[in-house]
Amino acid sequence: MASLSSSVSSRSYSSGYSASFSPVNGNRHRSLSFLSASPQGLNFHELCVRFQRKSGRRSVFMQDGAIVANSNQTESKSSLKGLKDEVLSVLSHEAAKVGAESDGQNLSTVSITVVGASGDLAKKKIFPALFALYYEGCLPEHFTIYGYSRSKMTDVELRNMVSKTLTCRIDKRENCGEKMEEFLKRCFYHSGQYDSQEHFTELDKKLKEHEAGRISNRLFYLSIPPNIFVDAVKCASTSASSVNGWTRVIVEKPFGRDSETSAALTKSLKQYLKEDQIFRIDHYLGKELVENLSVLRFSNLIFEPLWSRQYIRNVQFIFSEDFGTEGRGGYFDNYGIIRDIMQNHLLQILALFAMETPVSLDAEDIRNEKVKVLRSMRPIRVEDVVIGQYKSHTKGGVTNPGYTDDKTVPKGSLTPTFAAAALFIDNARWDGVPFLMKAGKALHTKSAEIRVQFRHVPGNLYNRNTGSDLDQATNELVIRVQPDEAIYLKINNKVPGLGMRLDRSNLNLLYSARYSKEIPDAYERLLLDAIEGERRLFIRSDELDAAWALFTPLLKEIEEKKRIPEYYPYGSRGPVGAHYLAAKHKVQWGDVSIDQ
Ligand SMILES: NC(=O)C1=CN([C@@H]2O[C@H](COP(=O)(O)OP(=O)(O)OC[C@H]3O[C@@H](n4cnc5c(N)ncnc54)[C@H](OP(=O)(O)O)[C@@H]3O)[C@@H](O)[C@H]2O)C=CC1
Ligand SMILES: O=C1O[C@H](COP(=O)(O)O)[C@@H](O)[C@H](O)[C@H]1O
Repeated sequence: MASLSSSVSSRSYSSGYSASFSPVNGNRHRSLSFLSASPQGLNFHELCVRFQRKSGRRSVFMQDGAIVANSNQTESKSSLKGLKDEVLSVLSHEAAKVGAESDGQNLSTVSITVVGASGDLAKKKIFPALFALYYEGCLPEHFTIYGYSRSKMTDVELRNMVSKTLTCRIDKRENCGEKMEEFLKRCFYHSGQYDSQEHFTELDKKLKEHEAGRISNRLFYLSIPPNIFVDAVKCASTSASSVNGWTRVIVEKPFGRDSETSAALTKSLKQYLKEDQIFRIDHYLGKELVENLSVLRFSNLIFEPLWSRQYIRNVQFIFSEDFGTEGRGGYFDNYGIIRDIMQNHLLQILALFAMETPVSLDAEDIRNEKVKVLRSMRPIRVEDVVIGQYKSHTKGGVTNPGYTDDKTVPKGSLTPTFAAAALFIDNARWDGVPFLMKAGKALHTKSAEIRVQFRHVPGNLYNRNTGSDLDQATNELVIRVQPDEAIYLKINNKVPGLGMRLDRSNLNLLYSARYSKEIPDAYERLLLDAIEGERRLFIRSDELDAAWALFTPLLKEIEEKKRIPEYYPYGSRGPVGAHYLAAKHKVQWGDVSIDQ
């Protein structure tokens, strides 16, 4: 092994850069790094992503401006050499392709139209994500961004509006102001109705001017209320589609209210678009720790063997927000927390968590496995669900309004702002394991996490030393999606000293301590994927059907029977019923234990 540290090899690629390859981590040689790469205009990030996708190895990544490969086969010199050769060969091939494509790129362009540009989501998430991609050099050389909505605005007014929400990365502020100026110059606005062919034809004309005869690729982001999705898709596809490149449409949730309306929406969209043009977004799939779930499971030997009913007692998916529906009450009242969070975000995470190993990292292979999980789920029993609604609460002289105090919410509304549910997957791996979900607004904290509680140690020699509550002494793996992203494992440990006392401590991977890079927002990843045609993190129509098939009967029953929610004070931990539900399934919520 030691000799490898001196064996630095170098290779010139046909597309014109050279890369050095050497071990960088001292004697353990766990990492190999391309140290002196000179990219000559090639985008290293893109090369890396291509390598990961092609080889299925997520162990090759960017670090400190270099491409780094973490080898998990460090035992022998030959395996390191094998890894080196693989990386060099694939990168060489990909670099040549990128070179060829970048020649072609001069002939092609991407036009991104944000439909509903005057709205909350566009301002808060979409434009900032597009800027971050621009800053990172991830957008193609030729691109144009158009805002489209009914509000009257000039290009300059759109730029002023957008500029207020653009931010620089904490770790990358260099030239940020200049980059913002450059970015804003690429943003334009067109005012139009969502159901007007004429107005979309005008947009098409403007897009063509910017495209200047290049091959045009067009991405429409529908950031509008769902009742106008189909009108907008119809007009965009018939009057503003690309004639010589691709046309893709990102659709925001909600995708219907139940199985019937969702199927009707899919049918209507498919009148104008093929399935592979539809990118149904669930922004939780773009969150860093959700992406990491598969890495954690499938690239660590220590987890996958434990990932079943044999060792896992229960799994919890917990979402909480410390604010109410203020400002979005009109939308929310028509949906409620089950549709807003559980049927999509939490269920998607559950599917990723519970799926079998996919054949590859290809989008269809992953989505095939997710859909199998969803179709194996047991119908949810209404008695396995608790619903709640927040009421006004005064603390320290500050009064927070109740849900129905919002003027946009109908008086006497029974819409749940909180729900907890016990779900089961009737397959060989998960038979009998409760998957608990809990989601609520106006709670005491804002967080999203996955908690995996393992079984008790059989015949535990240390039972006497761990206290009477066995649940408190079992291992728990926590994946904190937000805030303060972290993965930690609660283990039992001997308290140092002459006695024999155990406590529970955390093996803790806190992202902010381990990685200096700012974590990209979910919308950045998803927008980049849509531009690149990568569908892995978007919802396929059969996944959507299966998700609705699971929740529709429950929602119908709750709504038809006008079930009264359990009221909880704004800023509290939610209804006590959630604890009874968990107890019924012999579970304690992990987020309420003393050593969370
Ligand atoms: N905001 C958020 O945090 C999230 C939003 N979403 C989804 O994203 C989409 C956009 O959300 P958001 O930006 O909050 O929505 P908004 O309510 O802000 O609507 C976006 C734009 O659509 C136009 N619009 C609004 N209501 C109507 C109407 N009744 N008829 C025609 N046009 C209308 C308005 O533009 P103009 O009047 O200028 O035409 C508005 O600026 C929705 O589908 C939402 O469910 C999903 C997750 C989170
Ligand atoms: O989709 C939605 O998500 C947000 C929460 O997203 P986050 O990324 O801030 O955690 C939620 O507030 C909203 O009600 C819902 O529609």
